[in-house]
Amino acid sequence: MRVLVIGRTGQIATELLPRLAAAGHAAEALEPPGFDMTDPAQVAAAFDRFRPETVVNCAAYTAVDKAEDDRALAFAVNATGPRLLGEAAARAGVPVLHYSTDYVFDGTKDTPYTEADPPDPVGAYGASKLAGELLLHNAQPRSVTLRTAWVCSPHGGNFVKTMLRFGKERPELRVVADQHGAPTFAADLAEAAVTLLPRLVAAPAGDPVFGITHLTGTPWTTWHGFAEAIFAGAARRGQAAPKVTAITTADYPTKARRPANSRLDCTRAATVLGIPPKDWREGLERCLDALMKESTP
Ligand SMILES: NC(=O)C1=CN([C@@H]2O[C@H](COP(=O)(O)OP(=O)(O)OC[C@H]3O[C@@H](n4cnc5c(N)ncnc54)[C@H](OP(=O)(O)O)[C@@H]3O)[C@@H](O)[C@H]2O)C=CC1
Ligand SMILES: Cc1cn([C@H]2C[C@H](O)[C@@H](COP(=O)(O)OP(=O)(O)O[C@H]3O[C@@H](C)C(=O)[C@@H](O)[C@H]3O)O2)c(=O)[nH]c1=O
Ligand SMILES: [Mg+2]
Repeated sequence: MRVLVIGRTGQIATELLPRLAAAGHAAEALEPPGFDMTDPAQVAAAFDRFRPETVVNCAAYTAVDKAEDDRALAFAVNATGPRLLGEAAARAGVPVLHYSTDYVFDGTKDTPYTEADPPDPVGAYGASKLAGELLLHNAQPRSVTLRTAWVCSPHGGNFVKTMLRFGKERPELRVVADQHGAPTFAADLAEAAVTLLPRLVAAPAGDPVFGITHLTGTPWTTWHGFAEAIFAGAARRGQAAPKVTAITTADYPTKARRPANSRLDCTRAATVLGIPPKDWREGLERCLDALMKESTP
């Protein structure tokens, strides 16, 4: 199958591309500087040139704090980009697989969010991602958006790599313990994509596979709990662990507000897509193996 992948060096794309090749698919991956998904002519030209049978959008503007000052660019990449892809995909008659975020919710609900809960983002990144969901599905109803959260991998920028770096530099770290959610390893999302794509391509409009589905790791934790797990794993691999102090969101001021409840109910992923959430602790082990092997001579 011919798969157009938007984004090439980001976390999900890096895990997806070798898995697409291993499954026998022909993938073309595009990102800046050679490709800009916010330019309608470049998106149309990519479809004309490659004639994909499906599209996976791994590209996004993911700098949550910077997005507050850079709203126009965040909306161009996260909202206009998915609209242009949806329009081109609809013209070509091919389905789209896209990713969105827990940050579309305000985090005030007491229990995990389902796909039926109304989004209400508290920051520019979340608002731009919500706009992208709506524009994409409006342009191409044969789209799947996997709403995921706290994505980590050995590549790119993420919380695991930030913690390992800070842990080497500082004897003590302060990490928020009142934001609840679940980490998701990019490798698990990539495997889900490889499983889903043939089904998307075969499914007619209106098939229940299409629409928004929540897919994160399991079990629930907090950023503080995640940090503790990262340092426990790093300690097992010989890195001295810093003290990790639990703090509140109020103790850690950031430009963007973040939801206190980022827990996404993944029942639909398991029952409708046949993809149950993966244990992030296993993903963390594999991620630490990859990262800490690199640093040992
Ligand atoms: N990271 C996370 O914690 C979470 C991510 N998500 C979602 O998952 C998806 C993938 O995230 P992740 O892999 O972490 O993303 P990354 O930030 O690792 O990668 C984003 C990619 O998008 C590319 N890109 C940016 N602007 C453009 C553009 N105009 N045209 C084409 N490509 C562009 C970047 O290229 P370049 O580097 O050259 O700019 C980069 O390759 C996104 O939709 C994100 O919103 C959802 C929940 C959590
Ligand atoms: C580095 C650090 C962060 N924190 C807090 C800040 C924040 O609330 C939380 C996580 O920090 P980050 O900077 O990784 O958070 P952030 O960039 O907001 O991560 C988000 O990225 C986007 C793209 C998403 O879609 C979300 O699902 C989520 O993964 O931990 C601490 O408390 N102490 C620290 O030392
Ligand atoms: Mg890059």
